[in-house]
Amino acid sequence: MIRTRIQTGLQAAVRGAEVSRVSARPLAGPSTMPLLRTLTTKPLARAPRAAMLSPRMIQATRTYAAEAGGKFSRSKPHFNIGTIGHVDHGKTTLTAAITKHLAEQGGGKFMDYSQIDKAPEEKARGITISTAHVEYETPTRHYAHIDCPGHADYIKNMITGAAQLDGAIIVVSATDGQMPQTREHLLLARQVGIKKLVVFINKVDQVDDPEMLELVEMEMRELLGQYGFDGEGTPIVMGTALAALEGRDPERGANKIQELMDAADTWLDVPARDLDKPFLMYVEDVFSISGRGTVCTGKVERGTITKGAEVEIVGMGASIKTTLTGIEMFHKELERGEAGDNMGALLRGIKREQVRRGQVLVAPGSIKSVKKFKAQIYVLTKEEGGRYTPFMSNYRPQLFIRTTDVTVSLTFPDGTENPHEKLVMPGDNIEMIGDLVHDIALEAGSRFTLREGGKTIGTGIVSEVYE
Ligand SMILES: Nc1nc2c(ncn2[C@@H]2O[C@H](COP(=O)(O)OP(=O)(O)OP(=O)(O)O)[C@@H](O)[C@H]2O)c(=O)[nH]1
Ligand SMILES: [Mg+2]
Repeated sequence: MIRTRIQTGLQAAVRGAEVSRVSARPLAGPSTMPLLRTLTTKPLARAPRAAMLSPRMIQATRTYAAEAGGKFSRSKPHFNIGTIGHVDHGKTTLTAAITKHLAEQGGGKFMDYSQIDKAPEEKARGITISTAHVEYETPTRHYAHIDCPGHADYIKNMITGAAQLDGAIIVVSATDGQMPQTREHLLLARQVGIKKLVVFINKVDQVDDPEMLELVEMEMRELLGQYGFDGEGTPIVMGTALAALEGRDPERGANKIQELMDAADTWLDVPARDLDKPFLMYVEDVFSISGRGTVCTGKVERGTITKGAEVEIVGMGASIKTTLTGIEMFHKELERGEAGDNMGALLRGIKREQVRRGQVLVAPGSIKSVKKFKAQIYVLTKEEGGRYTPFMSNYRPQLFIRTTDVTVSLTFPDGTENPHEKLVMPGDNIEMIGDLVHDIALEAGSRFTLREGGKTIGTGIVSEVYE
């Protein structure tokens, strides 16, 4: 039994969407299916957790595909970067200028402004996002670069994780200094877990007064600090993206692009890859095998595990430590499981009733089970398949995460003015407090989907967990 299940899972992973039909049963009930259907891109169209992972996988697939073309080598660490900042400050011009500058050094292909700006529309969880995917490399890294055409696309992109950023270049025009979207994107970057940024103060050709530039820099350092970034240490480069793109004024053009990329290479840290993170497996199914004990199956989201290791069952009222006495995959007993595997875990001294779908099996102490959290939420518009009407405090949709769903009550954080009259409109990006009817394993960075009456109404990312 366990073997069949695991195998079905594996075949599903291999054969992709086709198998979602074959799969023994929809893993989280029929209500998740429309959600999944919106994610037409191949891998694993079968469970809410797949919906959580898919965009990243899409991104990864795209990256590998580009590499398969022979251009980029796997030998360099990969980094997902993006340009963020206020409208018209020069994000797209800078993106084009970077590709031009690096292409001249053999680090990728030059993409001109129009190629980047006419970004294709993509569907991620029923939300249309336009993003340009640009690639280039420096001597030490391979970069995938995201530039969005509009403010709304940045918001969706960052919250849904359709293209997850490991770090970003915040572009600010020397003529305006920081503007509302400069601040909004900084806040968002923080909320979605970006730890470090580099700053490009653009359009210096339009400002004659050096004191003015100093002021913009000072204000940016202060602002970075306000949003929890390292205001002092963050590299700030001043230049003109347009000059670099047009191949003139190298002092303030090309040289500054070089300086910016050097800063990105050294200041922005490559995040730990999934294999290096603490072990976490979603529990999908539980079996009891006579003579052996209880086995739970599921997908390993991150980390590695070896037979004999201590593990903890977390979520839905549980926090049970036990020992992993066996790992099964492909009809075989294995010594080790790792991120990406669908495995069966044999647990010592655990009764069948003690483990349930929706819980997680983790490295002890690596994640907490909580009922209350803070999150950044994007509410879908009716055109995106979301609600037609606003909602208020105490709204109670269903929260889908990994292999489970649970009712959540949404309220506004302390300090919100008139919390009982405040409306959340479709299309809003908002910070809210969630109270779950029962606890589940959550941490900063956990992504989830909100659904109501069979349709997706929002998507979010946890920024803080309470208890
Ligand atoms: N003078 C000058 N103009 C610049 C510079 N960089 C960009 N621009 C101009 O500023 C305008 C906006 O540049 P974009 O690159 O489209 O700005 P953006 O941030 O991508 O704008 P949105 O995508 O609409 O938010 C364009 O007309 C650019 O040519 C620069 O260094 N100097
Ligand atoms: Mg642009």
